[in-house]
Amino acid sequence: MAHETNSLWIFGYGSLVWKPDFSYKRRKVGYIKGYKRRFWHGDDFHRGDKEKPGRVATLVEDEEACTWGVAYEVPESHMEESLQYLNVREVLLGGYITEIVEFVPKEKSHTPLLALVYIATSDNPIYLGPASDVEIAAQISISSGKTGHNIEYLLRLAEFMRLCCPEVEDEHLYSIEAALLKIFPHGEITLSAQRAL
Ligand SMILES: N[C@@H](CCC(=O)N[C@@H](CS)C(=O)NCC(=O)O)C(=O)O
Repeated sequence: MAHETNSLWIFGYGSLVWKPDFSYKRRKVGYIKGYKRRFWHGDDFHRGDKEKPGRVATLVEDEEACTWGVAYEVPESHMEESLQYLNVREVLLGGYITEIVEFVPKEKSHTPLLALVYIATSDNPIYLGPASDVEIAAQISISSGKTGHNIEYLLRLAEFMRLCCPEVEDEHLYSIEAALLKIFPHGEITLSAQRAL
C-alpha cells in the first residue's frame, strides 16, 4: 500500500471496542474527555427487539468525566467502505449520530488526535435514559437481537476494560455487571462459561 497521509480515526467505546468489523491500519487504547459512558441507549435491532429493546452504551456529556475505549486508524483507501458500513450499523440501525472528539492515547509518548465518534443523544426515539444498575441489568438479562444477546454485549465490554484498562474504575459498567451476575448466581452467563459450552 502506498504511503497514505490522510487517515480517519474512529473512536469506539461500546461494541466497537471488541467488534469493529471494518478495515483499519492500527488501533490505540485511550480515552476521550468530557463524556461518561452510560447504558442509556435502547437497541431494538442488534441486542433487542421492538417489544424488548436492549440497553447499549452511549456517551453523556460530563466535563469532569472521561471514557476509555479504542481508536482505530482507517486509511484513506478504506475510508469510504468503513464509513458506509458504520453508517448502516451505527446510524441507520443503531440510532447514533457522529461527533468529532479529541482522543488521548494511553501510550504517553503518543500525541492526542481527533476522532469520529458515534453518540446516541436523548432526543433519539429509542433512547431509554437513566435507570438503576439493577433495572439496567434486569433489562439486559432478557434482551437479545439480530446480532446476539445483550448479556454478551455487556460482558465483552467489561472484559475489554479489565484487559486493556485495568487501572480504570468504571463504576457504572462494573456495577451493572455485578447486578447481572447476581441474577445468574451460578456464573452460567460469564464469557468463560459460554466459551466452555
Ligand atoms: N457507538 C458505540 C456503541 C456502538 C454500539 O454498541 N452500537 C450498536 C448498535 S445499537 C452495535 O453496533 N451493536 C453491534 C453488536 O451489538 O454487536 C461504540 O463506539 O462502540
